[in-house]
Amino acid sequence: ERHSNVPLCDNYLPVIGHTHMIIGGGKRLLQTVKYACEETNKKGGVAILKLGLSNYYIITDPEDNLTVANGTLQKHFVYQFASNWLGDGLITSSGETWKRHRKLLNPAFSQQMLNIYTAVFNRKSRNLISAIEIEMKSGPVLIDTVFREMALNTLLSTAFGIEEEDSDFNKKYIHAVDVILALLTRRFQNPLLHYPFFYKLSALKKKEEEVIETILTASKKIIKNKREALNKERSNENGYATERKFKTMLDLLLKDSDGDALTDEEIRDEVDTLILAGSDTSSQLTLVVVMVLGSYPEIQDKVYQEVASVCGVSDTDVEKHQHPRLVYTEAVLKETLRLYPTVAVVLRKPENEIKLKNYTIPANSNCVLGIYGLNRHPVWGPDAHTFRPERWLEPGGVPDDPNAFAGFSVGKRNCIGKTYALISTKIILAHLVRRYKVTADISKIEFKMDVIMTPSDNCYVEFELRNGTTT
Ligand code: HEM
Repeated sequence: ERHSNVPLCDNYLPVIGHTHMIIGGGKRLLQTVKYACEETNKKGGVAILKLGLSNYYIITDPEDNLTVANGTLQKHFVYQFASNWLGDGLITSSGETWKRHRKLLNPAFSQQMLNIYTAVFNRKSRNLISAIEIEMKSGPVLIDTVFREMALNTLLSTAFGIEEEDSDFNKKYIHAVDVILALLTRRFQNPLLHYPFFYKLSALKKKEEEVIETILTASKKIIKNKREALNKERSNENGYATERKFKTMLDLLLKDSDGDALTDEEIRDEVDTLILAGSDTSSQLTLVVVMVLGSYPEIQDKVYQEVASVCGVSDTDVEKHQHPRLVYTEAVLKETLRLYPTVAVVLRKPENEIKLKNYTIPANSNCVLGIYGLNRHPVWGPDAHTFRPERWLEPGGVPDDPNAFAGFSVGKRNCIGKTYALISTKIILAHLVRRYKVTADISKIEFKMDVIMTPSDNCYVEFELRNGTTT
């Protein structure tokens, strides 16, 4: 039902609305998201996309977007499609559960912890270089696999203290996550499958059960090992638990669970959530930014010049006092995330009506925080669609409203791992550009949306040693 005068996106058909536009694969869905966001920008920042019998309110106006983000912490029902996998983890949960878990995990992202993780980021970046060194012997490198394994290893180390790198496990896990993200997206694209009754009868459900089994077995193993290690540590200390300096995210969760606050199931939900939220998103950003550097040699050169002057040209660690000075590199990362947002939309379901600048959104509506459109909203100026990292460093180069950039979402439920992601990616880039010149062509790459926005084509990059010799 339309309760307001919010404009409809064009290309609306009688009865089915825009449903025809979301049917198909992940490429089709992303095209529709882009279309809906661009339409919304044209129509002033709020518009309706009609899917099945439901109105989806797309919000790309920065101020209204923040109002919705903070006015409704309740996630949309589509997040429940992932409940067999992520349960009540931080991404999918709402209400008191979300509040409690967020509070519990916050200390894992403090400045002190990020400083500790810096050593891991450096170590894993060196491992990445070794992996590339092997791959580049046979020509351009398919970076998707190496970057994803690296991000998973980094997350496993910082979040769970797991140091051994088990490539078979990684590949299996990464594949399972790909399959399930695609399944969730296909379910969203078929309004009939939104109903559990029809979904249970579908082939998607069967496939979902198979892959979830793989994922849950892995996360249970991670928790079991960590518990055993903690118990061992305690018995070594004659039963007195001492505060260790290096606490992983899992330590924080397990510590709380000893006070009976978190059940085993809740811990497992967070483990799976952190792996998804922390490694897949970070690896996509690294992948796209390396494709960008390979496509714009002058930008790559500026990144190299900055890294060389701040960190030196030799293969030393990027120190905690150095990465904050990589301001141009950070501008390149933000500009990449602005134009290629890993998370292109976020969905919410407000329990109460929400008053925007010009409209009122009814209670229980479907709200879409249109990150893709917001990041290209007219407040970004006439060159909103142009890749220009310099804008981040120029006075008045970016909109005054900090919420006009939503690469990590906005408001109270924004990304908890935002600074983690920026620091780790800056450190990877510093190691990469000191060693290699990269060549790629991002204009040839098409993207898709299987929950997260990722290249749908293989991403090949040519790596050439900076001293002129190719190994
Ligand atoms: C480039 C990398 C990243 C991007 C683009 C990104 C983006 C986002 C976005 C857009 C959201 C909001 C999702 C929603 O409301 O549905 C989010 C939430 C979240 N992110 Fe990230 N993220 C990144 C890296 C990370 C990392 C490294 C971690 C952890 C190690 C992390 C953990 C989380 C968690 C737990 C949430 C849920 C927060 C909540 O609802 O309270 N993210 N992220």
